[in-house]
Amino acid sequence: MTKPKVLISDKMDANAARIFKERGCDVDVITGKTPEELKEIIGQYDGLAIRSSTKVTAEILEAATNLKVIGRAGIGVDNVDIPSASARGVVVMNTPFGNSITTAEHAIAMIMALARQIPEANARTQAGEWPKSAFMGVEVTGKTLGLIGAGNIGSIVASRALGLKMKVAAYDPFLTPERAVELGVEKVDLGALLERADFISLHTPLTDETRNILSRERMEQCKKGVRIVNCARGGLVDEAALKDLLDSGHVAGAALDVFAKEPPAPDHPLFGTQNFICTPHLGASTTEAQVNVALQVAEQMADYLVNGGVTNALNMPSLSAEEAPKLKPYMALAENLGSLVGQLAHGELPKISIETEGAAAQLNQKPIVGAVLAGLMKRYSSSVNMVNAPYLAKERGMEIREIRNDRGGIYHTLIRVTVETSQGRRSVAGTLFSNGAPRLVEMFGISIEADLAGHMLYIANRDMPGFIGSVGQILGEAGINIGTFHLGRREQGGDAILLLSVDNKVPQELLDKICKVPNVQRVWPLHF
Ligand SMILES: NC(=O)C1=CN([C@@H]2O[C@H](COP(=O)(O)OP(=O)(O)OC[C@H]3O[C@@H](n4cnc5c(N)ncnc54)[C@H](O)[C@@H]3O)[C@@H](O)[C@H]2O)C=CC1
Ligand SMILES: O=C(O)CCC(=O)C(=O)O
Repeated sequence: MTKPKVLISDKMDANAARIFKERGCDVDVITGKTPEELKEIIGQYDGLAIRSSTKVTAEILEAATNLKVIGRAGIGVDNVDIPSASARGVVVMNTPFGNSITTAEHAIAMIMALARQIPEANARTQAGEWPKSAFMGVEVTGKTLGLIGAGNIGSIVASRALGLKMKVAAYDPFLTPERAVELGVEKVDLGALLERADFISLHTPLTDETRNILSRERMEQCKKGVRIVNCARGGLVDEAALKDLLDSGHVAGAALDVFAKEPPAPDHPLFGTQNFICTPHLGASTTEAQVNVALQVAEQMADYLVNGGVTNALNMPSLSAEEAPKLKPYMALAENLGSLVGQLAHGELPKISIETEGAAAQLNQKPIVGAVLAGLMKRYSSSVNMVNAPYLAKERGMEIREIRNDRGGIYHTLIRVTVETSQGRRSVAGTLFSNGAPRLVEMFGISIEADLAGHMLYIANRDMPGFIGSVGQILGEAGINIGTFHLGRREQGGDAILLLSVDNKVPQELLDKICKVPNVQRVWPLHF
């Protein structure tokens, strides 16, 4: 098997490359490429590991014909076009915890730097001044910190701020009252936070709801003398308004690690403003955090490329490295069943139900459902996989039902796929042997046992003597070797089916010839 190939395209701790190699991937570290240069080389890679410099646009993804996974060594994935990646079946992963402590500590450092005006005092002292009377700081003890966003980083900031004897008020629509109590913070609405906070620290992603969350109007509602810290994402604070409010003294200090446009223009209006400090997106830049995210991203990506494990994906359900080997044979069975109904059903398939029984019902259902859809959607596009199949199904307005039957039937484990077609419901079911080999066991209500592999022929007929001989003769005369032969019938003389595996693709003229055999109702070539 050829090794998966990974490109690390941003500056990343060397542990990432080491882990990729140890886990069976080939890895190239090529940083600083322009988008055009990246487009030229990206086609060779199965994985792309990035931080924030590489912009993975729809155009880059179009050229990334082999790409299976993008790993962000960090949290924010605003530099990845996730909808385009999903549409192309590329998993996007991040490392949601590796740099949270570091970033929270940066926010606390910014709070302290603002409270004591350390950067300016440092600069003037080193410039030969002794400006002792020019600086009068404030204590943080007893002051209120208003947190906008109390997720991973916000909650670490809260714990550190409480250690500094600050009071913490948090605005986060997804913060439960129980979690607020656990964190020791007061859950407030945004209006109350603005009115009460002496310091405000932002810790939300940039979304349509959070863009400009500190707008001019909201900053004007703040207490006079408020100090604002943003170590989350540029665009959360109105930078032009911040400049005016710092100039007027309404805002006593502001510290930005992130800007709406990065890097900001050298003549950014905030530069040189009194009581304004900034860092060049350094929130995650500590040795510890960079080792954490590099190790984690490489482990996650290698896990996916080598074993199929999915951790911290933003466009696909998780699948632990422990679950992945257990689910692998089920996913192969599920994909084959999806593919079988997809190949046999006519017209659109508005409804699909995926039913699991026995051992299969105890497993994580999402990958099984994803695999059925991947098999089914191959009827529309050959580049479908588990990542983009659910999106494509949604796009086509398909209704998907999942049914779990914990009680087993005659099989210890079973997956049944049923679709609604213009001719009625069509259902197929399969099981796994104890060695993990998948087996079709039922087709359209008729019991049949078959492997689904390679070129096959499906024939629906009336159960009559002589029919098998006629089919065998037609194929034999054309030099087509039959590999396996599986029969099923509803009742003697009733509806019957025949599934043949053949060594070569059966040409259309032979299919037409078989169709003319007495009692044959339908002949259909299949491929798995
Ligand atoms: N400066 C830097 O170098 C770094 C920046 N970050 C950024 O920090 C931000 C926060 O990261 P995490 O805490 O890990 O994310 P998280 O997802 O754990 O927390 C975000 C919180 O924001 C809340 N939220 C969402 N919409 C909101 C709204 N409209 N109003 C108030 N709260 C809202 C969510 O409920 C969630 O609790 C992200 O944007 C991330 O990209 C992360 C690491 C480094
Ligand atoms: O990789 C970096 O330096 C930026 C980190 C960051 O912004 C994030 O993880 O969201």
